[in-house]
Amino acid sequence: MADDGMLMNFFIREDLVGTKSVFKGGRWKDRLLAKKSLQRRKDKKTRDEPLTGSNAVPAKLRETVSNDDVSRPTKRQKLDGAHPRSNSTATKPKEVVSSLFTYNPKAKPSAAAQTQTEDVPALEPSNAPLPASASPFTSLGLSPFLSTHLTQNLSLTAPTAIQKAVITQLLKEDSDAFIQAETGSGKTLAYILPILQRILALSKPSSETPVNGADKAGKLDRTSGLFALILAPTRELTHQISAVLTRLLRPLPWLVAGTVTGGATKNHEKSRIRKGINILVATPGRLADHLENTEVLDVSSVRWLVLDEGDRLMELGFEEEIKGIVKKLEERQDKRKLGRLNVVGLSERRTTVLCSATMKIGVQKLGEISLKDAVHIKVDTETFISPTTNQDAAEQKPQGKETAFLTPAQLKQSYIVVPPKQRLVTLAALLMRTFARKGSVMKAIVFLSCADSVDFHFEVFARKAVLPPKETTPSDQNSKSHQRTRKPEKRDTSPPKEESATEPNSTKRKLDIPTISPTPILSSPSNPSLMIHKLHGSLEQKLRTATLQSFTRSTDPSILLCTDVASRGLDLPNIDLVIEYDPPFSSDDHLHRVGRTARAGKEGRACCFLMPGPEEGYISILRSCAGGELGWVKGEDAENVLKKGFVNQITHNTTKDNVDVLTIQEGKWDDRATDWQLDVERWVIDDKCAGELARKAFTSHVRAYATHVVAERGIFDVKGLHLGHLAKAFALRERPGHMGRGNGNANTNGRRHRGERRRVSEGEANRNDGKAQRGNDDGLGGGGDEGQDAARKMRKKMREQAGAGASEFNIG
Ligand SMILES: Nc1ncnc2c1ncn2[C@@H]1O[C@H](COP(=O)(O)OP(=O)(O)OP(=O)(O)O)[C@@H](O)[C@H]1O
Repeated sequence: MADDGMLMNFFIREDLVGTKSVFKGGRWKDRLLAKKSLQRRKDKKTRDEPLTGSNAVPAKLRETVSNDDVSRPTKRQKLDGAHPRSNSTATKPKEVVSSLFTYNPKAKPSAAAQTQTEDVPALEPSNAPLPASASPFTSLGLSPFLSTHLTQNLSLTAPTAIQKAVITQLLKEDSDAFIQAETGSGKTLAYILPILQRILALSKPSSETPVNGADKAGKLDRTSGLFALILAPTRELTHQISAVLTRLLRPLPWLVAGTVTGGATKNHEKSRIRKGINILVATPGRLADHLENTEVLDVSSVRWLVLDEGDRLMELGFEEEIKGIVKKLEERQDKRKLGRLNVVGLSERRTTVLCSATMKIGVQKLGEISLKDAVHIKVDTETFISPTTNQDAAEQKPQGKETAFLTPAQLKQSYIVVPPKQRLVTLAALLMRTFARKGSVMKAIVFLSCADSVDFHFEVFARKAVLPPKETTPSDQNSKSHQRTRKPEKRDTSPPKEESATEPNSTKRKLDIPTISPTPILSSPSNPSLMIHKLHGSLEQKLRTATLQSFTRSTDPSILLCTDVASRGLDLPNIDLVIEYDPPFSSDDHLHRVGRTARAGKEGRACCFLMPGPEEGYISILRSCAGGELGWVKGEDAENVLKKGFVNQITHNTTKDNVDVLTIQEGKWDDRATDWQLDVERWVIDDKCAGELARKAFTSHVRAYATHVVAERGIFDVKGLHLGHLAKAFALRERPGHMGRGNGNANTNGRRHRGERRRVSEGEANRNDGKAQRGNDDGLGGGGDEGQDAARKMRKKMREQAGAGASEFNIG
């Protein structure tokens, strides 16, 4: 770690003045400086004996420090608890606080050169619906009933390119499918619609036809059997898929969809299964559990199995569960073949659909486990040609070249190179600037590396700042109200009641939930009701659900601070901006994070924070994820962001009569940024809980930093972190002691830590370590020679697909 020679938190205890002192530890320069300082104070004590004391020394200490080392830029002295510009006669120990604006590493000129300010228009959307006239839903083979429902009730005018391709294929043949498409392109409807249409085509045998109304004659009901299973990696995603199903099934009340997920009450799930479910959405761990222990769960009529977010399912170590599920489906379906089916039109073969953004080894393995005769369906976005001319793009594509999964073409991405000390103020400035005007931005997501960091930043932004006035007067200096930071408000920590769909989205209700708060510190007079939410995997499931619901339904401008638990698959409406405050752990994570905006043809912006040095190497990865030269990736000037963010410092206070008062203070932007930072630092010092939160966040963040994928560890090298500077981003004046940086062991420690983070975040039990069992055909579907042969061919094809980039594979 580089050392910039800064004297951080260095102070000399009053009781040492006049005694013989031995200085140990640190650098020789610092020891010498401390010795000299002590000597001068001894001399002064002798000279001004009557004046000496705690009141006299602090006023001179700043001079002493700055005169001692003339080459060092002037630092602002922190007189513990008081504003640095005040002449307060504090009696507490004195310390020199590292300035936000000195000794900062600079961004490379190459990164600065890429900073462009002109607002170049973004490209044509790559995930938008196709023109309605050219491709109505009916042209895909969907029934007039479903097409009308989509257009009239769900306001969907036409399918997206991937929907067109998938629906046509799945309605045409019973073959398995591997769907690969960019974020926000409508994959959920792409696989649900054909399944639904097929289920609607089924009927009861005439002898079983109910006589309760001619319109229902022959139609299935919830007791007719479970026909489709959809597996998703997270509980949030299962609930989201279930919500899509509920909307689709509204005019079809005789069909029922349900969910089983970790964290929910098993008995409750069992009783719903007993009543009958036709389409079940599940997390793999909980489904495997039910298959083992819930006798009423009959999967003999399951004819569609969907594995959504396949890459994530494998990353989370669900391989064993999925193998077990596939095996049980095979066994129970085979047994049932011998018996009598109570449904007419049910195919003998099960169709499996695998959705994944990437074609990684894990996905290949998942394909080997689950797919038999698969068609690879994807839409070419390589050349960023709008869907109307996608045909041209396909024709222009060089033969044999694999298309990478890219960010949506219309997404405007930026990066900002910020020195570690300025990270927190720059984030605050960016959010203040973003939400300065009401209506300009509705919702933003900020991604952080770990749950502890989310908790800390949530408290930072949820508190009310008590900043010192611009010009301190003697009365101000004596006024405690300017020197004491208010403690974070106590929130009710009791678990929230589940919100019903019809419940009004009142602010009062939001405040009952400890993960939601107003953020006065980021609000502005023109946008006073800004709300902040937090989400991570260590929260109770009820809280996660309630938070997400509140953020989704909020009509107030809102910010969501979260870990990667919210990066995959979640479809949160009106997200205008995604901020990757902590860079993603892999480029795949980046694609998914920024994919929360710019969905279904809508506009969106994303901004990635990087630190000067090796991290600037990530700019080229951002560019390649955006499609190289054609992508919209710009650099933002960090100083500009600070200037704009701190152009008007807002103070938010509550009077005795409980009236909120916003005051605009004028002054220099760098002073305001410094005041803002010092205010947070004072809070962290004064409030024990806040201090603990900050230290935990810092330590967890550094550990998480060591878990970037191997390929990117040269860019995100934990050994190169300047921990002293980084501490300031957590409002700490020095790095917490006794923390391993994990060098040498960092990667393994870090890996384990990340694994833990993931397990907790998904809350699923019985996860295996994901050991590969290549060449073992167990659970590959079918068993026997035929099954093994199909699996072998599947493997071969998928490897070819990953390597050479054929656009389609079929195994006969
Ligand atoms: N044909 C359509 N026309 C307009 N909007 C659509 C259409 N199909 C889906 N959408 C909307 O697009 C959004 C994204 O859909 P969905 O969540 O299925 O995308 P996805 O491809 O699964 O994204 P991700 O890869 O991030 O999981 C949803 O809000 C959905 O309602």
